[in-house]
Formats: sequence, C-alpha cells, structure tokens
Amino acid sequence: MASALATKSRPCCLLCKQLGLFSYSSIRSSSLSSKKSTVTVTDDFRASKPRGQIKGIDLLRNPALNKGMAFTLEERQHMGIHGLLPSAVLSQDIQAMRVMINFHHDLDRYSELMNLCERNEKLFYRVIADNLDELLPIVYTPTVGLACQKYGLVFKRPRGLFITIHDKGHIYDVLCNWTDQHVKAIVVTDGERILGLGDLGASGMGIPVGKLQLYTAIAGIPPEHCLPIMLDVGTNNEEISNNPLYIGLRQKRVTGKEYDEFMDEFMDAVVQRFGWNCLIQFEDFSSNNAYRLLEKYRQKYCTFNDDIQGTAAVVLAGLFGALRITGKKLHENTYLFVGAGQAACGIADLITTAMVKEGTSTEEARSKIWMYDVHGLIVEGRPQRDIKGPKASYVKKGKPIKDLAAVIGHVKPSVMMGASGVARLFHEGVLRKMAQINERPIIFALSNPTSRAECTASQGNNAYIFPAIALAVVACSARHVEEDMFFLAAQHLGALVSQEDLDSGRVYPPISTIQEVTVKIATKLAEWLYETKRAWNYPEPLDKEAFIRMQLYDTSYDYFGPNTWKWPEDATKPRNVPQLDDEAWIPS
Ligand SMILES: NC(=O)C1=CN([C@@H]2O[C@H](COP(=O)(O)OP(=O)(O)OC[C@H]3O[C@@H](n4cnc5c(N)ncnc54)[C@H](OP(=O)(O)O)[C@@H]3O)[C@@H](O)[C@H]2O)C=CC1
Ligand SMILES: CC(=O)C(=O)O
Ligand SMILES: [Mg+2]
Repeated sequence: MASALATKSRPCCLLCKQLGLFSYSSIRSSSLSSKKSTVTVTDDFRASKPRGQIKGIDLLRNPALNKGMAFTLEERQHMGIHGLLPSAVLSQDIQAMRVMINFHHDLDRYSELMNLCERNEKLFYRVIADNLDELLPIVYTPTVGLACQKYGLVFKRPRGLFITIHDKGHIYDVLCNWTDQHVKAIVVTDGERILGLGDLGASGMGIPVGKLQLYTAIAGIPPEHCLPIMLDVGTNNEEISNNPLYIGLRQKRVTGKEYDEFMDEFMDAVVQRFGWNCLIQFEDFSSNNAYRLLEKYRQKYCTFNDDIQGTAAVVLAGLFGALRITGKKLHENTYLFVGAGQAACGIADLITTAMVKEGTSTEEARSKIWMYDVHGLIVEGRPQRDIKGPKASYVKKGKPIKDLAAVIGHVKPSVMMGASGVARLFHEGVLRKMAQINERPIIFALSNPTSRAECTASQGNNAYIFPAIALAVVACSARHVEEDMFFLAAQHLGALVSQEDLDSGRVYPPISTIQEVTVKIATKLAEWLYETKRAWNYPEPLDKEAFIRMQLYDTSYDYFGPNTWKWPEDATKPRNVPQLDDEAWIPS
C-alpha cells in the first residue's frame, strides 16, 4: 500500500506541480485500486474499537481520526503507520491550502468535498469553516440540489441510514446497525419534496447529509452526534426510478395507513434507540405530510420541521431588518405570498404571531396576508375550490385573478414572498409593478435551488436558523422544540443585523459570520430554555454562552504520540516514611 501511494500519486495540474503538491484524487484512486488491500473498515468507523486501539492503516482510513500527512514522525512510529505516508510532515494549515488549490482545479466540487469528508473529517470541517462564503453553496443549496439529482453518480459510500418501507416491523433493528450510540440529532426525509425539485426518492439523501454537515460546520455539533436518515417508501418519479443508477426502491410511494404506521414506528424506534432527547429534524417532506406529521409529533417527541418553522423564522428575521429600512411596523404592511405551501404558510403563521405581539388581533393580522398558488389568487369564489389545509386561514373574499402582475395591482402588497419552486415567476413586469406601488418594495425569492428561484437575489435561507435551534436543543437537552423558540431566534437574528449590513442592502448578517451568529442565537435560546424550565441538562450553567462554546466541535487534530508528560522528580519517592530499620511502623 505504501508504495502504491508513493509511486502512483502525481500532481493534478501545473500549479500543483510547481508547488510540489499531489492530487488527492490520484492518491485515492490508486489506493482503491490496490488489489492487495485486505483491510476491512466497518461502516461504523467510530464505535468499532476504542480510539487507542485503532492503529495502522485503519487509522488512516478512519476519517474521524485521520490526520493524513499531519501525523508527526513520533506519531507515525507509535501508531504503526510509519512508511504508509510520504515522509513530509504537513501542518493542517498547509493541508487546508492544498485542498483549496485542488478544489479550484476540480470540476466536480461537491464530490471532491465529500471525498475529503470521508478521508479526513477534521480537515473537511476546517476547510468549510475557513471558506464559508465559497463552500456553503456547494455542500448545501444550490449545489446539493444538483448532487441529489445525480445521486446515483455521486454516491460512493453510505453516509447515514437508508430505512425502507420493507423494514417496517424492524426499524429499531436497522437503527441498531448504526453502532454509534451517542446520536443526538437526526435529519430525516422521505425524499418527496427535495428543494423545489420535487420527488427524488432515495436520491434526496443528499439533503439530510448536507443539513447535518451544516450542524457541524455552522453550529459546531460534533459529527459523531449526527445521523442522516432516508425513509425510502418508493418514488412516483418514473424518470429517476427507471434510471439504472437509481439507488432506491423502484416502486410507487406507499401512502395512507401503511405510511403512517411506518412513520409512527420510526419515531418510537428513535426514542428507544437514542433516547427521548434525540432531536429529529424533518426536512423536505411533501406539504400534506409535513404539516400533519408536525402536528402529530411536536408534543410527543423532540422534533421540528425546518421547511415550515425554520424558514418562517429566517424570513421573519429578514423582515425585521427590512422594516428598519422602510420604518414601518409588521402590521402596517400588506403581504402577498406567491406559493401557498408549507414554507409560505409557516412564514405567514409566524408573521401573524409577530403581528399579534405588536397588538393586532389574529383576524386583523390574517387579513393583511394574501396567498397565490398554482390556480391564482386564493379567494372564496374561485373555480378551483380545493382550498384545504393551512392556506385556508388566508382565503379572502374577492374576484379570482390568475395573472400575477394583475394580482399585485389588486392586492397592492408592500411585501412579496416567493415560495413556489417556480423559476422566474418574478419577471421584470412583476418587479416593475412592485416598484410602481412601493417606494421600497420588500421582495423575498426563497425557492431552491437557484434554478428554481423566483428571481435572482441573495437568498434568505433557513441555514441561519436550524443550526442554532439544534445547538440549543442538544446542548440543553430540551424535551421539545417550542414554537416560541422560532420567534425568539428570528428576533435575535434580526437584532444581529448591523446598520452597516442594512446600509449595504443586506437584511441578514454576512455568511462569513454565520458561526458566531449561530452561537449568539443558541445562547439566547439556552437562556430561555433554562428560564422556562425546559432545559434538562443539569446543573444549570451560570454563563450560557461559555456553556454553549464549551461544546463546540474542534477541528484541530488530536495528538497520537506516546504520552510525554513527566511527573516531578520526587513524586514517587517516599517522603517522611520511617526507615526500614525503624520498627515503629510495624503494626502491633
Ligand atoms: N430559502 C429557504 O430557506 C427555503 C426555501 N424553500 C423553497 O420554497 C419552495 C417551496 O417549498 P414548499 O413550500 O415546501 O413547497 P410546497 O410544495 O409545499 O408548496 C409549493 C407551493 O407553490 C405553489 N405553486 C406551484 N406552482 C405555482 C405557480 N406556477 N404559481 C404560483 N404558485 C405555484 C403550489 O400551489 P398548490 O398549493 O396549488 O400546489 C404550492 O402552494 C421550494 O423551492 C423550496 O426549496 C423551502 C424551505 C426553505
Ligand atoms: C432550504 C430548504 O430547506 C429548502 O429549500 O427546502
Ligand atoms: Mg428543506
């Protein structure tokens, strides 16, 4: 193996050659193609053995422990990996630089980053943390959308668990195959509404994986506490299920009673396996399942739905910022939602709550919110009367209008939100109409990925919220994720927008500060959880921010060499002990 690594690796480009750097991908492919390798690495690389016992090549193949060429000579000898690496010893700083140099020469950035995560987890998170502006859009939206569409190609080695409808009755057993018992947070999807891309079945696994990578990269929740789960109940998307590379069940989606029983069993099995305080984040379920499952489980389990609640909080925070520019209160605005699904209704409900906190009645608050869906403006008399579910709270009297620019002329919104998953709905005519009736129109184009956004703009994304919610819940051991937490998070995120941000037209803090922002929001949430007796991690820490910071994942490498601390010279020498010839010490 050593010679395979040393002889087959080669510079990936001229720049790397000049810098004397070697391509990771060539190293990887050469090591994978080595037929001699007899090393078996269990998928559960973390819990298979206690840390001290993982030695030799297993250590290099263990992403949670591997330091690559950063192992010192002493560590290499001590851990039995001497000779398995080229002789140079590189610092993590140099390794991080090398990743970025390779990265800029690699077309498939997503794959390159995922490969790094499998090779050396600490370096992966270090590189993400150092390059948030550039890399968040790769591991997360919009690129993760493309990765999901091509998951058959991207998929190399399982990250997380795939539980299928055929595992019904045995879900607990499947959860036990994940041998790390210290899971504190799960992101789960059934792949039915992946971003604005629709039903991607098991290929939607890229979303839980990406969201949990943000748990670590943004909120500092250690990766060993995170578990991505795909609940594969089939797919109705024939285009992907007919693709020979498709990784999931090739059958129509199971619905109704069987689906519900499967979900109930899953929730119970998680508690049985990982405890009542394991956080379960629902992600990218279809609208009809998302709302009813949230209502069903929110008081029974430690759970929330990011598309409904996380999105609501991030948009409310953005509105707080925008209203500091226009100088109006929430209830002094008229809102038009373009798209009336889970994201839109979640936002509308939280804005209603916020208006009520300003002193408006619920009825009056709702009267200021209009919705527009695939059939047009949501009004009582329209030909399509199927106005069911949460959008029913926002039905208005009036004439049905289909054309969006005409709707704007009729409703006269000061705020317009796009959550439709339909690209370029906010075309020039629509935006001009908004500008005609408002001096400073407020427009959020929320749909993902960018190819589905209603218009091009820098996007408000729930990534400003869900990592902070998760950090607070996990750190404090909260039993439930309360609705108040989303309002609080929105308020605090809004307050963290500086005048300088507003002056430069931003209603969120810059992405480069998202880790600090997350710690600050989580601290506020932790204070609230302890104040309201909803935190179960005792004793109560006095300084909540220090308590939160203490738990953050550290990307610096561990030391693997022999223990080198020394005891004081005389520590083991007898002191004030009688001499042997003094018989006084012998018990009578
Ligand atoms: N930025 C962020 O943080 C987030 C962004 N999103 C994005 O928001 C989008 C919507 O998500 P979600 O609410 O969960 O999806 P849903 O499927 O629940 O809702 C989509 C809504 O859009 C409506 N719609 C579809 N086509 C049109 C059209 N041509 N004109 C007007 N309305 C239309 C649908 O109408 P009907 O009800 O009649 O079917 C439905 O009300 C997705 O792209 C998602 O990625 C979601 C969460 C967070
Ligand atoms: C961001 C997100 O959660 C979504 O688009 O679904
Ligand atoms: Mg989502």
